[in-house]
Amino acid sequence: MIQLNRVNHQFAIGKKGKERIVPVLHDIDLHVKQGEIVAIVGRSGSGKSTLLNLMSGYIRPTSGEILVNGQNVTKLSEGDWANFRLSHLGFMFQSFQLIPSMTAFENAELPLVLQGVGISKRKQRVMELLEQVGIAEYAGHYPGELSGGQQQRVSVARSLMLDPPIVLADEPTGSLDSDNERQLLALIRTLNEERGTTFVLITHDDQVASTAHRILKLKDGHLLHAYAKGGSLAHEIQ
Ligand SMILES: Nc1ncnc2c1ncn2[C@@H]1O[C@H](COP(=O)(O)OP(=O)(O)OP(=O)(O)O)[C@@H](O)[C@H]1O
Repeated sequence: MIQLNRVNHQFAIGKKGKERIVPVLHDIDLHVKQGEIVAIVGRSGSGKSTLLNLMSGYIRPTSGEILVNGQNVTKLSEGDWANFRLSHLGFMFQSFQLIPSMTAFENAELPLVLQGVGISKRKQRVMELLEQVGIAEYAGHYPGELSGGQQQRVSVARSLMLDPPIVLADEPTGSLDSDNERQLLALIRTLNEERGTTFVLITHDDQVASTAHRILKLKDGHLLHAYAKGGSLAHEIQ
């Protein structure tokens, strides 16, 4: 479903002509199968977000290729990538990326508007998902009137709106209290079991990692090893 073949990535930082090259990911080979929940763990700065950004097409690898659903996305133009993303990928980000001038309902509704879905279907689907993430009563609130955890749930609802076959998540429970974290992890498991949704989750949280079928560890930009659910995460992460 997602395949990375010998992917390398480096950033060039500093002024033009005086750039410093910072290698971040080294020869990453990875195959995420359809219906898998994969957690990516590793220290701060090890390259987790960069790896997720590559899978999402927000950045392109310096070398290597990335296939999503059989499509070599490294070769897509910006516009084609945007369309591909809309129909294949859902995102849960650390920052919620909500539009401040739109209500929770309108923010969550956006992907449906972009897809040209009619108003009555939109209303039904948005309320269904806002219910599922436990935030329906705040539908009319603006992001500035919501707590961090509530904003995160709106962003989760938005990411699931088009029922994407793959969800990429960067610290999806980062702003949630333990009750809401449990609720979101249960939703992830349900979507995975009932719809076969594939998840790639970046996390520092043992609870989130234990939801995964497979845990991958990044160390200094190298994918060290994968270990199956049940492996002692606390022991493995130094
Ligand atoms: N746009 C960028 N330009 C230059 N360097 C970057 C850029 N984005 C990330 N880096 C560098 O790449 C390295 C990996 O960053 P990345 O955000 O992928 O790490 P991470 O494992 O997700 O960290 P964290 O757990 O703190 O979010 C870091 O050294 C970071 O400074």
